[in-house]
Amino acid sequence: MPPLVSVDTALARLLALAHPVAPETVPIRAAAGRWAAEDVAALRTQPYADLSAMDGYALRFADLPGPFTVIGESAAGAPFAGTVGAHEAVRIFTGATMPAGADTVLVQEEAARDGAILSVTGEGPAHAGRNVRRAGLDFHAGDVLVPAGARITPARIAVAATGGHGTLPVRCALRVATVATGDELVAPGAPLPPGALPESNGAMLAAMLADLPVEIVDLGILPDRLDTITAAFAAVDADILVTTGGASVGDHDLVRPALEAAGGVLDFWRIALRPGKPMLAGRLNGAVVLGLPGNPVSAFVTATLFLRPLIAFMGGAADAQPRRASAILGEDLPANDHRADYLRAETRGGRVYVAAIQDSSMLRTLARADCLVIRAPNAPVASAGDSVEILPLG
Ligand SMILES: Nc1nc2c(c(=O)[nH]1)N[C@H]1C(S)=C(S)[C@@H](COP(=O)(O)OP(=O)(O)OC[C@H]3O[C@@H](n4cnc5c(N)ncnc54)[C@H](O)[C@@H]3O)O[C@H]1N2
Ligand code: MOO
Repeated sequence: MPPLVSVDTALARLLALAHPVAPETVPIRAAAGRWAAEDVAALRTQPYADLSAMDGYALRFADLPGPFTVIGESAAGAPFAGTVGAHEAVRIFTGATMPAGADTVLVQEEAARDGAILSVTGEGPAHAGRNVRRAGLDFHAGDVLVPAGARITPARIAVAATGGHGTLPVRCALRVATVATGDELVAPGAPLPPGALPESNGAMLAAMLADLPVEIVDLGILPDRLDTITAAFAAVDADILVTTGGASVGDHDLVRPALEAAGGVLDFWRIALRPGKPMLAGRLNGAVVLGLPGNPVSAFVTATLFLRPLIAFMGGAADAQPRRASAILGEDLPANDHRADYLRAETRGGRVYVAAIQDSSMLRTLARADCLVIRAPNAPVASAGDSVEILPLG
C-alpha cells in the first residue's frame, strides 16, 4: 500500500496534473464568477474631469464669503460652456463637470438665492476644492483595474464597466463530469428497496459548485461493476471527472482499477487526512480525475480541500487555495495522530465547539457545522481559549 500523502503535497500534485483552460472574451454581464485571463486596464480616466460631489454652486474659493452672481448651470451630461470669473457662480448638480475658473462647490443647504444673486447662509466650504472630485480620483487610463487571475466579482464588473469595457477576457467555464458509484445507491426521493441508500453526494457536489463557472455533466449512479465503470470512464468528455465512492480497499472499490482499465493514469492515492483518506487523483482522456471517498462527509471535506481549488486553478485563479481563518476554541482538544483532521464545529458565543462524534457518515453534524476546525498532523493538545485554524463553511 502506498504511504499516505500529506494534504499540501496532494494539492500540489493535483494542480500539477492540471492547467488553466483556454481564455475567451465574453460580454461583461456574462463574466461574473469567472477569473480574468489577463490584466484589465482602464480605457478611460474616472472621473474624466473635475466633477461636483454635491448639488450647489461652483465658485472661486478666493471670492468667499461673496455675494455672487449666478451666470449659468452645469448638470451631469450638460456642462456649462463659459468660465467663472470673480464673484460669479454656476448652479451645479452632483456628477456635473466643474466649470472653468471655479475650484469649489458651496452646498445649496448653505446658500440663499434672490434671482441671480447668491449669498452664503451657513459656514460655507472649509477649503478650496471642497465638494469637488478631481479628475482621475478613482483611476487613470491605463491603470490595472482587475489583475489577471482575479475573480470577476460584482465590484470588479462595475469598475471594468466604468473603465470602458463592454466585454472581458476570462477563462472558459469548465466541464465537470460527476458520477456516484455503489450498488446500494438510488436517486434521492426514489423508492428504496431493502439495503438501499439515497444517493446524496451528487446533489451535494452540484450545490458545492453552484457558485463556480462550471457546467456539470451528471453521469448518475454506476453499479459496482468494473466493466460498467470502465466503459463510463472511457467515454468521459470533460475537464474534470469527479467520482464518489469505490475509492477504498474493499472488493467493491473499483474506481482505481477502472481508471487504469480505461487507459487513465493514477498519480496518487490515500492522503494523511481524516475524513478523506482514500482520495485518489490521476488523468484520463485529457481530464483530471478526482476520486473522492464515498462517505458523504469525506466527500464534502475532500471536495472543499481539493475539488474547489482544482476548479479555481483550472479556471485561471491566481490564488486557488481554500480560504482559512482563525477562531477561538470553546473546549479542549486532544493531541492528534499522523493524519490531519478537519473537524465539524459550530460557533456559539464567539467560540467554536467540535461535534462529539466525527464519524464520516454523519451528515447532521455536517449540516449543523459552520466551520471545520483544522488539526495538523501530530498537533499537540489544544485548550479552550486557544486560537485554531478553521475553514469557514458556506
Ligand atoms: N479496510 C479498510 N476499510 C476502509 C478504509 C480502509 O482504509 N481500510 N477506509 C475507510 C475510509 S477512511 C473511508 S472514507 C471509506 C470510503 O471508501 P469508499 O470511497 O470506497 O466508499 P464506499 O465504500 O463506496 O462508500 C462508503 C460509504 O459511503 C456511502 N456512499 C457511497 N457513495 C455515496 C453517495 N453517492 N451518496 C451517499 N452515500 C454514499 C456508502 O453507502 C458507504 O456507506 O472506506 C473506509 N473503509
Ligand atoms: O477518511 Mo474516511 O473519510 O476517515 O471515513
